[in-house]
Amino acid sequence: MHSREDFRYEHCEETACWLQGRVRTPPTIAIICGSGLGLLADTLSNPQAFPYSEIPNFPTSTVPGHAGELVFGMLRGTSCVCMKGRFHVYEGYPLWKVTLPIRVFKLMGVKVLVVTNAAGSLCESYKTGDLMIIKDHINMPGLASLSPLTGPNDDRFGPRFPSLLDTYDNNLRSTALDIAHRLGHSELIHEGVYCMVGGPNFESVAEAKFLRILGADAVGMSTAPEAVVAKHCGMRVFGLSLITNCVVQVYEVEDFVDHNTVLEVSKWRSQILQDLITELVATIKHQEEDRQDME
Ligand SMILES: O=P(O)(O)O[C@H]1O[C@H](CO)[C@@H](O)[C@H]1O
Ligand SMILES: Nc1nc2[nH]cnc2c(=O)[nH]1
Repeated sequence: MHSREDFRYEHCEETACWLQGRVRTPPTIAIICGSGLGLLADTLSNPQAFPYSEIPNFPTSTVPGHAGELVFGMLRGTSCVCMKGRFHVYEGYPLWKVTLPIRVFKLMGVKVLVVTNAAGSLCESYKTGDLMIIKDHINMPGLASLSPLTGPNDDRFGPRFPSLLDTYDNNLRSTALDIAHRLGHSELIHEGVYCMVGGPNFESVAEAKFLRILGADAVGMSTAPEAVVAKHCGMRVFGLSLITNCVVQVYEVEDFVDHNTVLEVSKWRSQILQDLITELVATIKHQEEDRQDME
């Protein structure tokens, strides 16, 4: 089990202060770009990019398709930060480090986390290239006590025993669904359950069948820890999976997936994902303004 001995609130504070001293406009929305989905960050106007290797306490990206840059900028009039590349447990990072950026964003004033990922479909009706709005998750490592919240709790972030009900904000999900229909993507949009596994291997046939029986619609190696940490510290979360492959659930099939296929499909569908997120960000801006007026 990973220890959180090295983790302290002060590390996040130090990183947030370092960034705050350099960033022109503090972000209100953070976007995590999944495998091959970094092009989203290139749509920010007036960008300021920081390689992860320059940011104090940040891990570095080791996976192809994860550039390893934090990009700040404006998207439809909203100040955003994009993680062009995320961290995964299979890279060897402890979960508190995988999720450290989320807490840094919280300290910088971020209210909403948008997580994207590439995932394999377990659901018969999903096709390669479809999109799945995440309505809930199964955090396999979390169920086995590998949670980013394992270890001493710091109440400045959130409670010891957080509820995960409505982690994937109901309002954001229905807004995104409306946007997808409006943009003409009714055929490829779904809502479903994302299952996080540790990876880095893809699923065996028996594992795939098992995950399907558990109620998972798509499977990947990320996202759940990020969503848990965001919910713990009071952020609203929106999650979107790009279905890059259909997970094989029968024997004697040659149709295996590899990371290059995942990246190719991500590139192919990147524009649709960008359009949806951009429209969503514009709507969130109005929602957050209304919330502030009510406070
Ligand atoms: O979840 P993201 O980072 O999009 O990446 C997905 O794609 C990789 C496998 O091809 C794994 O890292 C899996 O989690
Ligand atoms: N675990 C897992 N992660 C993925 N990421 C993209 N496709 C897949 C998949 O089929 N399985």
